[in-house]
Amino acid sequence: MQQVSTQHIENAASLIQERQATPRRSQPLPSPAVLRERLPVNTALAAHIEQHRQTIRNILNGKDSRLLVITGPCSLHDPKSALEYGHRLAELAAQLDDKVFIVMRAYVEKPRTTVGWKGMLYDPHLDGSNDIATGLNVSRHLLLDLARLGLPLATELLHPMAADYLGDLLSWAAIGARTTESQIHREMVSGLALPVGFKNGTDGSIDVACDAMGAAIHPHTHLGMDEHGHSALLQTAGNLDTHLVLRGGHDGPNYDANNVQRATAALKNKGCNPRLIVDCSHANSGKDPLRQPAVLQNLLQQRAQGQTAIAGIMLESHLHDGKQGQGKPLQHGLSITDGCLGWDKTRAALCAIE
Ligand SMILES: O=C[C@H](O)[C@H](O)COP(=O)(O)O
Ligand SMILES: C=C(OP(=O)(O)O)C(=O)O
Repeated sequence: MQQVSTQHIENAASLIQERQATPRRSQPLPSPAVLRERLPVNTALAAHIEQHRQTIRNILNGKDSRLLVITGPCSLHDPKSALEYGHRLAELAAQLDDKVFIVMRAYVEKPRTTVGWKGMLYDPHLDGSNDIATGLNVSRHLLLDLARLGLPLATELLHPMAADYLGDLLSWAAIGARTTESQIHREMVSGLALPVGFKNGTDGSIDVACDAMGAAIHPHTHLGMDEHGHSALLQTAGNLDTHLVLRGGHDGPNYDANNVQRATAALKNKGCNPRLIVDCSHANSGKDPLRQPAVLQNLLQQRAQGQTAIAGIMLESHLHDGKQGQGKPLQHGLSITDGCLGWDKTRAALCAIE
């Protein structure tokens, strides 16, 4: 026992020494321009995506009264199940088009509270090999395939450089609860030509999201990367299409009528768009994916009672209920990160929208 622990200490010490000698290593990656040329968005698809962005803007500005529904897996990890979900969703979107505008969650980057799998873009082989070159390729390929199904796509933009590789495929983006307060993300949003939702902070604070909207509407000059992958001074114009996403916080959910009213009052006070999206998952479902339909029901009731601020909702949904079991073989259509609502329940919940 003593020997094992001595060996363990020696190994750890040599690892630390090695890391101190080379604290950072690098490998070149293809530039955004190279990847976009390899996997291009043609003129017809680009026009389609622009139409989707405009529809989302219209919903968020109250010109289109349909409910915006952003639904899909917590994270994409397997192109086959993502495409199966996408095919089903595209069919449902066409059926429900007069009441809802459906956008697919296509998340390839995951923010972690501490550490964990960071998404398909970072670790596409799911084995810690962190083959980002393949991750960029597979992620863009999958998003392109999903967009070709006619689906508007939504993702969380976590690393500002990822936006340069994927931004042209997106109709909506989120800045997550863990990054809403970051100046770098606010600068990035200032240069995006698409609607962007800032989530409330993990502590439930909506002030940071209001501040984020106030920052992103302005032009910024900042450090970044140009399309050829060179370090560049970027000048961004400011984004007029930002809004709040309520996702609950450490003190519990914030989707109820009082919280929604308080949030819209705060947004109006700060001169921000009072119309918002509510995430039915995360702290709003207490991380129980099967509670999402009840949250949605409550939001629909608020709308029916005249609450016009609720422009959209978000669901974490996959082919099957729940998530992969720890250490068990991967199951098709089951979330690899947070638990999701399965397809049948998702379909039923969306078909019930009046
Ligand atoms: O939506 C996904 C998770 O809630 C988020 O990535 C944080 O995950 P973690 O707390 O498991 O790291
Ligand atoms: C991580 C996510 O959300 P949040 O930033 O609200 O935790 C997510 O939607 O995947």
